[in-house]
Amino acid sequence: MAERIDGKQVAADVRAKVGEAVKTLPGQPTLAVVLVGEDPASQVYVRNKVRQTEEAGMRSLHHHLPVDASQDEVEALISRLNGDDEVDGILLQLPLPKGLDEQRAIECIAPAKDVDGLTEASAGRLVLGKDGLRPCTPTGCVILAKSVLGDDLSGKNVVVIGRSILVGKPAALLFLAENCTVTIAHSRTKDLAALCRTADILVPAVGRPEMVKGDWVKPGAVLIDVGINRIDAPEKGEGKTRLVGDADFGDCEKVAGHITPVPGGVGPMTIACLLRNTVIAACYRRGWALPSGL
Ligand SMILES: Nc1nc2c(c(=O)[nH]1)N[C@@H](CN(C=O)c1ccc(C(=O)N[C@@H](CCC(=O)O)C(=O)O)cc1)CN2
Repeated sequence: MAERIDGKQVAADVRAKVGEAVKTLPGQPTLAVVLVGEDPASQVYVRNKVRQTEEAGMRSLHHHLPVDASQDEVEALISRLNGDDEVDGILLQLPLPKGLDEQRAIECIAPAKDVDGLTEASAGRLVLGKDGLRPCTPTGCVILAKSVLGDDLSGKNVVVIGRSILVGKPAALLFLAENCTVTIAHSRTKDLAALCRTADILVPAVGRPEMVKGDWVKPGAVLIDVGINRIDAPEKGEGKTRLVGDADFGDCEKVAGHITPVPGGVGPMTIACLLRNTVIAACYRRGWALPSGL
């Protein structure tokens, strides 16, 4: 049976290191979180981001725009935060309400404050192998893999399933930067199961509940499941739901060496890595030395 990778614990360790790092800084980093609309899941994530930022000793500003906010209003708020010298990081919570252009809004974020690592400038720096702010969930995937394999991932075969801008593509580039041999699989990939069986580290990130089965997994592989899918759970009672990943946990844990659960795997790493990016952004921007051990 696979050993479970405790994402909650690894995330708590990252947050503790961030908290220690903050204490050594000459000033207090500030994260501005922008929420547009009333999406219930986004509201929970934003509340957690604000709370965990403050728990790590940083300042957080929460801006909430109504669901009918225009593109101009969203961009004007971001421009104001770009110009606010107190603000080190800007986080635009996704998804935006229908009708708003996410990529255009993200592009308004000053690259120096792009703690989500989603602007073209941040993506370009990642492709070029230059230092910079990296997307949070993919960074969390690498940290989780290292938590069980050690810091040296070189030579590992990694298969990332999914090519999204938020996770799939940056995850592939981050594992490549660790000298892994990376393949990105997607909806047109032929014989996906056979390809997945070549992976020492398998990273499904497609949003398809329990798609990856046990016989897709190489015995002993590390399975980092990015999917967070809510499905009906009639066994818990009428109208009840539960969260599952992109991997069929019960089936895959019989084959993998290590596996992340859902919930409690990759999810908590997203916010921990955001806090880490906020410290990094503050240090770059204000010319502070980057604390060691981050
Ligand atoms: N601007 C961004 N928007 C979104 C991102 C992001 O990285 N940047 N990622 C997701 C949402 N997200 C953070 O924003 C996020 C998702 C999930 C979790 C998490 O801890 N999940 C728990 C389960 C929670 C539950 O019960 O529903 C887990 O997996 O254990 C944290 C953050 C999309 N938007």
